[in-house]
Amino acid sequence: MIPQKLIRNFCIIAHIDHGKSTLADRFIQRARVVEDRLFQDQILDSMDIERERGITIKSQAVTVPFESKDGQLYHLNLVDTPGHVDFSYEVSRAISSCEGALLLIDASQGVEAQTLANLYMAIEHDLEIIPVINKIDLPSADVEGVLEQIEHDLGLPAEDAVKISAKNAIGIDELLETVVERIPAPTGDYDAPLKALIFDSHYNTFRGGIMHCRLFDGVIRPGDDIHMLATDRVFNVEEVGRFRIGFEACEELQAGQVGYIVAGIRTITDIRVGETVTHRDRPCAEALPGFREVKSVVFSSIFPVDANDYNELSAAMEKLQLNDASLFFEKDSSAALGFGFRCGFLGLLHLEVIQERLEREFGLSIVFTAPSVSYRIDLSNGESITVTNPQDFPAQTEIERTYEPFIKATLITPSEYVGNLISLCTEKRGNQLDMIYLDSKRVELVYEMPLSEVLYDFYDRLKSLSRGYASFDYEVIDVRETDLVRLDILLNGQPVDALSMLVYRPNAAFRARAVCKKLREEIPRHQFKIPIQGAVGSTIVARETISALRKDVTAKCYGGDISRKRKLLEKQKEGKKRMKMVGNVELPQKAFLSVLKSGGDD
Ligand SMILES: Nc1nc2c(ncn2[C@@H]2O[C@H](COP(=O)(O)OP(=O)(O)OP(=O)(O)O)[C@@H](O)[C@H]2O)c(=O)[nH]1
Repeated sequence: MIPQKLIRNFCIIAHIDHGKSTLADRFIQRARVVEDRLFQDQILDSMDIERERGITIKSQAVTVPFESKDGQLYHLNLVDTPGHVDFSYEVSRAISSCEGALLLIDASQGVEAQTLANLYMAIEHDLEIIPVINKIDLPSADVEGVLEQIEHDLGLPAEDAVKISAKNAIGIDELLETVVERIPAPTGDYDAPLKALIFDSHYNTFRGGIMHCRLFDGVIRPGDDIHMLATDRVFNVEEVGRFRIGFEACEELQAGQVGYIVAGIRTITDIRVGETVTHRDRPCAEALPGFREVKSVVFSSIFPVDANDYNELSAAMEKLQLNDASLFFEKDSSAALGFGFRCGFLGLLHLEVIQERLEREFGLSIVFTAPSVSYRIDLSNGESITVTNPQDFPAQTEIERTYEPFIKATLITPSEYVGNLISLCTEKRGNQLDMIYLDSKRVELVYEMPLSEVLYDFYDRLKSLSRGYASFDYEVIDVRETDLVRLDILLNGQPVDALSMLVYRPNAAFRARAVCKKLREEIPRHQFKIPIQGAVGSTIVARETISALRKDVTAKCYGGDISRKRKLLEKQKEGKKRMKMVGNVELPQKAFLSVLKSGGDD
């Protein structure tokens, strides 16, 4: 039994790229829980995409032992959290399982938009916050400046800040001592009825759904019958354990600890993140507060390129959902693309991540339709409906008013890029609420603007217009009246429902031109001429044409080398696997993606 005074539960929060995963690596190395020769960077980022993109998508928990100066052996449960705004929901869940947080700030970048957003979240949950200045080894590090920002922008005492270099392992021991000293030990009651919070889950092919829990009260052991309060289901516990690198079974989990529970849960939907677990025979009096419901902000449909893959796609979606409670989906069908799923995402990065995971982890070839936000539409018959799919958009004659979601966007930028960013926000129909000089070099801009405008290319352009220095965070605030139309795309005179999108009327022709141009670039030439048209109702607002071509890949192979010819034909067939036949036109998967990214700026 580990006394609670020797346990510390904390998370690492920060703006994207400020070094959370690197710091978690140092903690793990310092604790020697992994042999040096087996160690690899970003050890907690287990998904390939996380490693390649260098971003954390899912929070990961791990326990590291630490022997403090006082001679005691502490058990530090640390959770590495994602930094990108799309995944702030993961951060809020991680925070609920901890007593403290390390707020990491890059010494050369200073306080950024998500530093503030994450700080507010930690304060809301009453966490003890330790400000940590990272990357002090960089020549461009401005430790004094960041100390000032900690006082001035964050309202935290600068003398509390710990200065480290996660990369070069400077200040790591001092930081761990600070964690032990400053972060309160958990104070659960061992003898009280079991009360555990599910803060995450994952799926294992052999063991089923596995819950990641924080125990607030009581003790749980294999063999116990547990009751899930929200879903009202009972399961028998097969195994409990702690997070090491991987999983380590143990005899029991006690109040104050973080660990996993395996209970033969086969149906994915039986595990609900935010749910309270208690004992069947001795239940706790009330459920833990849980989490706010995740709200999808971006919607898009997914279709398999090959209609025969529908069942595989369906199974893959269910598995992904268990690892990613924020993914929403339901069945959908399209005249052009057949059966698929309508999905809700937290943002565009989330959408891209799901797409990549379906392709890599499940080997599926899929297409996504243009993303959309959720619109409210008042109909002339007095009804009010919510539309997230362009196909459900009513006829103009039935529409009384349309509304779209607005966000409050906070941008922090070095002052020399303010002009660029103001033009960008204005172009995106933004309305400036505030402009604050944080110090002589940095400006905070606050805008309200339609969510649909930040969906396409806002983030990329923000980064390129500020040479990567500006940061951005947003929250959805309300819905406002707008003027919405459905833009249809016609290939060879046939509307392709999967390419339709809902757009702000004054931008319709502009968007249509951008999309038609992109499609012309992406669709290969066929043996016939293909007109590409953009239409609003019966009015054609844009047009491009792909001229005819007879494509014979074997033409180059004069002479009689049949095996070479066959190889080329095979190659052509491979390429076709990533094509979707729409009517008599072959649409490459890339074409759907390019539509998705054509914000209309070029
Ligand atoms: N020079 C220097 N570079 C560092 C230090 N810590 C992290 N980095 C680098 O900063 C980059 C981002 O580090 P990560 O640990 O991936 O950042 P993160 O905050 O986990 O990023 P997300 O998970 O995507 O939010 C990597 O290239 C690291 O090598 C440091 O102390 N000094």
